[in-house]
Amino acid sequence: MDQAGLPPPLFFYLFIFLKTTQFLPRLLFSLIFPFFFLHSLAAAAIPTFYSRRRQVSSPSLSFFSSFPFPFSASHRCGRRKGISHSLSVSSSLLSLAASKLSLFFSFIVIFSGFFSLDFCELLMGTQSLFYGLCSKSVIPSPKNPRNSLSSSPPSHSYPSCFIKSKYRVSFRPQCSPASQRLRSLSRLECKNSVEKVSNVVSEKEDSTTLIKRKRLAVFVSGGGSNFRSIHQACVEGSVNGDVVVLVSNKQACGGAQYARDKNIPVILFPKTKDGPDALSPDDLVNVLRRFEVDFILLAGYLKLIPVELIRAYPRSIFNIHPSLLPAFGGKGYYGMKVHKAVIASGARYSGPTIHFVDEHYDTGRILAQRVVPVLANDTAEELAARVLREEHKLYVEVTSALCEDRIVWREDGVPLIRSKVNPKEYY
Ligand SMILES: Nc1nc2c(c(=O)[nH]1)N[C@@H](CN(C=O)c1ccc(C(=O)N[C@@H](CCC(=O)O)C(=O)O)cc1)CN2
Ligand SMILES: NCC(=O)N[C@@H]1O[C@H](COP(=O)([O-])[O-])[C@@H](O)[C@H]1O
Repeated sequence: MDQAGLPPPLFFYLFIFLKTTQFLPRLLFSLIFPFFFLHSLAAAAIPTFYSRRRQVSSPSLSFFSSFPFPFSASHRCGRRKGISHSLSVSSSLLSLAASKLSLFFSFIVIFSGFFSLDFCELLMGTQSLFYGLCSKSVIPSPKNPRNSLSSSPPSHSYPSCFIKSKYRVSFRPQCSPASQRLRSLSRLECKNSVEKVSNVVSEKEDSTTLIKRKRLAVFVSGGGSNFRSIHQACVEGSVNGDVVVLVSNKQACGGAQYARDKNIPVILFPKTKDGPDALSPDDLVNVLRRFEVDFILLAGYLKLIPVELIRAYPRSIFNIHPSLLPAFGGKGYYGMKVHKAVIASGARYSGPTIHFVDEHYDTGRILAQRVVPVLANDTAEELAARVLREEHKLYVEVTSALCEDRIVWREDGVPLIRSKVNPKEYY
């Protein structure tokens, strides 16, 4: 005990420790602590009183300044006035701060004792209040680990942007604006708060339903069996798209007739002398824009696509050709002409090619191919039928990938399809 007959502040802080660690029964603590509370009140008030009246240290001030400030002992020497005076002034200021602090703690403890609040909860509450006033972000509460900052959105739920493979691949998404927006939104959300990201993450986990359903225009000139296969796949749901308009250069062809039966609008293109009401290239672009077409699929269309349309729909026009391009393609190679040329060449294999359309016949980037055998005694019609069966399957598979944003570009400009079954695989 010091001359003021009071326990040193260490005892006081030990009490605080015991209280906050809950080793002391709340009731006992509430009985003993008012004593400390009054003492701290006195310790805080007396120095102010004395310092105004006599500029001397009061008993409680010496109590606070006797510990833990050893250098305040110098005030007893009385010989080195100058140094000891400044030291005792600084130690009395410090002890004054200590007494205010103990007053604050004792108030907190009393308050928590009477309102049976946990001291830690009180501090936590103060902390949350403090944080809440200072920032918008959600404070992860230990009681609700779901919001813990460690959770991060799963990367696999998005079209992978860069594919690690022996090729260096970059991703230039055919993503619909919606899924791109979603991706950028999620990056934005990560900066603001965990909770919002978790909401977006749950939406992204089901991202296939969130990918915008694509709107398709199909171009035909003949029977339209590839068009029918694609339309049926859209109706059955295996393709995330709809055929919203059919374009043909032959008003009465099989494909145009099927479209009318399915209430799909039919547009004539290009203008010809016996088809004056057909559209011009610019009119065709405007009409397809009005239908909000995303992709154009040529399926047995026998006219050259104008450059106006190619520029209006970059990397969005596809064609199916009945040979393994670049073999047996270009001007003059269409329909049975192709299969006759293949058989005449002695080629052992043939098959359909799906490629991007550029300004010339059959020179665009190859996207997909399937191989079928050419049998020794095949007729052109037998080979055509074998190839056509593969065409129907391949065009539906490629259109499905297209409508699910699964077309990516290798850095050397070769387009690839990301597997639906294993997103880490490309073909
Ligand atoms: N800009 C493009 N337009 C078209 C392409 C293309 O790759 N780029 N592909 C064709 C489809 N096709 C092969 O897949 C093709 C069709 C027609 C011809 C052709 O020689 N046509 C004749 C005329 C035929 C007729 O009018 O009956 C010709 O132009 O002399 C070659 C290849 C669709 N358009
Ligand atoms: N060069 C273009 C060309 O020859 N296209 C071919 O026309 C046929 C149309 O059949 P479909 O009308 O029954 O789909 C398909 O075999 C297609 O590959």
